[in-house]
Amino acid sequence: MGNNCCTESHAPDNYNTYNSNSSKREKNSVVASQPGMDPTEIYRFFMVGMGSAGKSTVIKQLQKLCHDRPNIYKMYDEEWKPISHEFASHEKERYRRIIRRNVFDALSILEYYVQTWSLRPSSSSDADVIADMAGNLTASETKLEKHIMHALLRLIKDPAIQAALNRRSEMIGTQQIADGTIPLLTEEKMAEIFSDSYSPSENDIVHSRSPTTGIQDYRFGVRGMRIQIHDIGGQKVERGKLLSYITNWVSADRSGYRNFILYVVSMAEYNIPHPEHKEITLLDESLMMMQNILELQPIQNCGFMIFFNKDDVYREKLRQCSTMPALRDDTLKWLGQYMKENDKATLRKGAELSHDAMQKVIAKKFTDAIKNIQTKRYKGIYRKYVTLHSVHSIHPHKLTPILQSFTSYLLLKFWLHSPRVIRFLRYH
Ligand SMILES: Nc1nc2c(ncn2[C@@H]2O[C@H](COP(=O)(O)OP(=O)(O)OP(=O)(O)O)[C@@H](O)[C@H]2O)c(=O)[nH]1
Ligand SMILES: [Mg+2]
Repeated sequence: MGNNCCTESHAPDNYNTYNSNSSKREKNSVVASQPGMDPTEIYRFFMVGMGSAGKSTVIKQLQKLCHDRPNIYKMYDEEWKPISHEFASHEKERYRRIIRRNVFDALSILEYYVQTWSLRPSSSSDADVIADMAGNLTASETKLEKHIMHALLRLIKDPAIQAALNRRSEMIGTQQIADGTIPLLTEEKMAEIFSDSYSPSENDIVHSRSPTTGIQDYRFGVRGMRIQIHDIGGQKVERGKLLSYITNWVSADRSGYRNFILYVVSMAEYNIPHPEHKEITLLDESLMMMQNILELQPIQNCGFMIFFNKDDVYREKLRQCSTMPALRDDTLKWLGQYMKENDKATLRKGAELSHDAMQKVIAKKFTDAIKNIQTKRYKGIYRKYVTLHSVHSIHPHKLTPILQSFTSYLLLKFWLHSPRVIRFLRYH
């Protein structure tokens, strides 16, 4: 493919665009190709899914691995020359603003639920201070006045805010806290984030949330394999561009490319009602989007992989079912038809569910939908449904049948050759 066939660098969050911004990043002094890297073969992924599914997080986790294990993971520019994994100071500065904004947004949402659910008897002056600040954050991004800092730290300890936080599985629509922001909402972490000297760690950057615009091109080397990932923005406004992105991406195919559509699904959305169509959930919408992609003629020669993401949030929701009857009813309502009778009985009793069985429930929902796809495929869909949890524990021998298809062979190679690639998919 031409290196920049479908790369757009106009994106506001083009801090992610290592290709187009590679000149801004400090180049690694080592420019030679990695030993063992086959210069003709590139594993190419078109990564797509609904907004907030966790696509860019996959990229950030890979970048973190490049930082933590530079002997195994490398980052490359558009000419496949190694580039530094370190974030330049202007990028750190940008992430600092994003992370602070994430925390402010989360506090505003929590305060909204405190009011909506009448969790606080009277209005809090700390909340008022924060509300004033939220609209004026730009001015205070670098330095926060002491009284605001104290108000922030008092607010996060406020029992009403904590009560709202504990009920986050009931939050819906635009009033939801980004999953990655939750670990930042502690007094200690917030004191760090809003201190003058705060410089985001790689971990903080992985957790930060900034929706992707357009299509971003990343290149990695993992144990000598070349991996190119195009990360596509999944917000509603972005999805209109999908067809043209996919068509361009496919038409840029050339000899030596191994092409995959990597479809990322957030399992956490299994019970979140669609904001416009209350009769379906966001997971249903994701499933429909996947079906639409699978019907597209241009991708019928690409391998198709599905990553079920946000397993930790899914697990936590299922755990909460034992104490939250409404969540229990929701789970039965949205997943009941895919659950075994004994699991439904377990859920109704409020007893603990087998997480493994519940992962299969989501996988079944998607398998059933795939069975209805009419368009003829020339490459397999990767049917060994992968949850970020279980992939790690798949025994190589269990994958033997997967060798039957070319796509699966590539997957097997991808995973067995570089098992740590799988580890990055776990969220921590
Ligand atoms: N708890 C948890 N949070 C996750 C996981 N994966 C991603 N997140 C968080 O979910 C939020 C959204 O993740 P992104 O990677 O920005 O989502 P995206 O799919 O790139 O979204 P768009 O760019 O809007 O298409 C961020 O706050 C992430 O930190 C996960 O497995 N578990
Ligand atoms: Mg993104």
